[in-house]
Amino acid sequence: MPEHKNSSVVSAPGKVLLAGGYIVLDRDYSGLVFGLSARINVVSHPIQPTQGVHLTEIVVESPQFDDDSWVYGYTPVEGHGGVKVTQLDPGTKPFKPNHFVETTLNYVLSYIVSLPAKQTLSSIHPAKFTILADNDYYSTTTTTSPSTPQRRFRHLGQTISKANKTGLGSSAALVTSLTGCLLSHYLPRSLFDLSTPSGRRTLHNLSQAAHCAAQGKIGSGFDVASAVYGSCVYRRFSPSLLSALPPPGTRGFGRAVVETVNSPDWDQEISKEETDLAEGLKIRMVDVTGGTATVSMVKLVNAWREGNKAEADGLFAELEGEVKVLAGALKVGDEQAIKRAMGEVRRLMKRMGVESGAEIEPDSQTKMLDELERLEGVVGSVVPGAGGYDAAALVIRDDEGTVGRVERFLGEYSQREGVKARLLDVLGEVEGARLESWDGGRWQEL
Ligand SMILES: Nc1ncnc2c1ncn2[C@@H]1O[C@H](COP(=O)(O)OP(=O)(O)O)[C@@H](O)[C@H]1O
Ligand SMILES: C[C@@](O)(CCOP(=O)(O)OP(=O)(O)O)CC(=O)O
Repeated sequence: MPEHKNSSVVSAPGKVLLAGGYIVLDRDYSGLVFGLSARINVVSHPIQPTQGVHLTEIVVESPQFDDDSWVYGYTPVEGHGGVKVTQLDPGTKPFKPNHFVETTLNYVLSYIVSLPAKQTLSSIHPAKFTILADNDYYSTTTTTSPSTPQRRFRHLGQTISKANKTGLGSSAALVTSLTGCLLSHYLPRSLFDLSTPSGRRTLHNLSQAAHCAAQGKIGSGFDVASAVYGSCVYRRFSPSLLSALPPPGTRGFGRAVVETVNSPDWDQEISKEETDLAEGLKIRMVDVTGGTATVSMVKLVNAWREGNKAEADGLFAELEGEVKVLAGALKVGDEQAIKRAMGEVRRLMKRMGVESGAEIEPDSQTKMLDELERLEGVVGSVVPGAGGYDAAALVIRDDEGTVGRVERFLGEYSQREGVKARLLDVLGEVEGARLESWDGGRWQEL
């Protein structure tokens, strides 16, 4: 991958919602989210005519996967419609869409060409965007011998749809880093600068709009918020902000994207001052495979809440209280307070699950977390996000002894219980999306 003067590299972190699952869907309550050291990086390169590529093409590639590149043509849409991309058949490989990439291109290119600052279609030139995801986003089935050095961005040997995700929020990190890279690549610094509050606000609002459209639903947006801002106590934006957008490719779409993204009505609250992780502690993730996947847990919780308003609101309020307490305790490193708050989060999430019928902290997870919490150096544990069977988040002391004890326990537990539970390398992290520099070939390994 040759270095190019006009290249930009933007990265965004994965996420872990330590406390506040379900309640964070309601603007009355907030959740505590940390970024993760596993990042998705997007590198841009202008395409040189000598490469023989057609002049209105944008190529997005994800070289860690098979069938990993998507080629788009782009055309202007009349009536302030912005730009519509169309995937072109590469001819040589199976034709596979990537809905998240395509939707992001439609939103971001339309935003760029519809800005009032006289940007026109001519500001969009052919370019290639390379996606590089840190290894912890996916579990691998192939084993490498200990003597083989692990590549920074491992090749997965399969298509994206077949890859086993570890639940770190790949789509939010992808949409955010691709949005940041497209904006940095095509706009002058005077119109987009990721290092400024207004640049981050544009990145946040535009990424939320594109991610919701690609997902086909408006979630709480905590994953995109942490991809942009890193760790924070998050109160969601009002979903009505995104309800009036026409679909890409129609008249008025480009103008509506600019009006929506630049609107002063965005009301999310991102409180970064409340969150940090004290020296001596680490947030670590456990990936559990072999359990059953649970669907529609949000529907079950909503139905329970509707039928049991007073009880549910009491539980939601208690949980939000613990969100604040936990944030404060992690910041100052008060182990006793962290232990107590995480214990309360577990108790309340378990109760929400039992009452609603959603398997938020299933009994198998209760067993694993109880045993983990008995290990020396494990301060607390929770089922992160929506909960379920597939993950756990730990706050542990930052020493090799503790990591060794947790790894040995997970190995023994996996054999005993017939599951595959392993400690991921990823660490909780405070920083959000950032512009990376070309530092000595870091991006040239693939
Ligand atoms: N490394 C990547 N390269 C290209 N597309 C990706 C990558 N990671 C994620 N995506 C996109 O995000 C989708 C996964 O989204 P989703 O199922 O919501 O997972 P998650 O829970 O990890 O966000 C993929 O189907 C693909 O469209
Ligand atoms: C239920 C939720 O509040 C939290 C879900 O958190 P997860 O971290 O479990 O999310 P996914 O990785 O997207 O499945 C839904 C929301 O806030 O959107």
